Amino acid sequence: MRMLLAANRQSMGKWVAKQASECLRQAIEEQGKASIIVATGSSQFEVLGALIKQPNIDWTCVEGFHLDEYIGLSEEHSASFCRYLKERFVSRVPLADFHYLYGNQPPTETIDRIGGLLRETTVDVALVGIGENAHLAFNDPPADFQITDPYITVTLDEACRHQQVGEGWFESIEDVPRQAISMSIQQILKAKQIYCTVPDERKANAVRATLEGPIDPQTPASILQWHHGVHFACDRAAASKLSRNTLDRMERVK
Ligand SMILES: O=P(O)(O)OC[C@H]1O[C@](O)(CO)[C@@H](O)[C@@H]1O
Repeated sequence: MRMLLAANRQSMGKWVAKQASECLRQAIEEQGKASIIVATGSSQFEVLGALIKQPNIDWTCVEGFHLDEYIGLSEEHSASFCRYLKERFVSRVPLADFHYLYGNQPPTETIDRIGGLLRETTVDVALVGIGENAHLAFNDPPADFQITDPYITVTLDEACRHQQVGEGWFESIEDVPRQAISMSIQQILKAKQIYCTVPDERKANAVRATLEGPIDPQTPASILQWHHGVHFACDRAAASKLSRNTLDRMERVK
């Protein structure tokens, strides 16, 4: 795993977007097409903002997959991940296709359909973030590292639901759905390159556990230590609880 320490959110977003676009370009050159998994949340604001401005990507050769979505939430809701992805990514670039997990459609049908497509796809790039509880997509602790289905339905833990209110996506805890569709850990790990972007002091404990702790289902993102194509980027605030030893091993992004 490559670890990066960025001066701020903007430089981190730009760095991730540049690297990810380079992977997409290379995949298109070698295979004639590329695929990308796209996450949502505040961690992806700067990444997607910079990605849609990257030059020389033939987006008509790129297929996108949705990482996770609340069950029962329609696209009209301001916290809908479908809505977020449409506004910030899919409507901004001429993709070959984007496979949404629609929250207001029957989850089993959605999982079977999009999961079926994913089984036949080699994913070039995955953009992910981590939660305050170190969740990866919506795989809250204790995460199941063994499930091989591309997508699963999960019950969100209370800490995770409260964090969504804290981040301002929902007005109250009653508004936060209890279930979600999440890409499985095994499926995320199948991506050739994984860019994990983690800004904010709220994530400092999760970052320390992820990078310095053991690989453990209680820290779902710790599984990223195992993957050679992971680029784990955080800003100074998110890195504020890391040891000197870890900080010394991180590459700097200005
Ligand atoms: O971007 P945030 O808000 O820090 O959330 C991190 C991760 O959590 C999820 O939003 C799920 O809550 C992922 O899609 C995202 O990558």
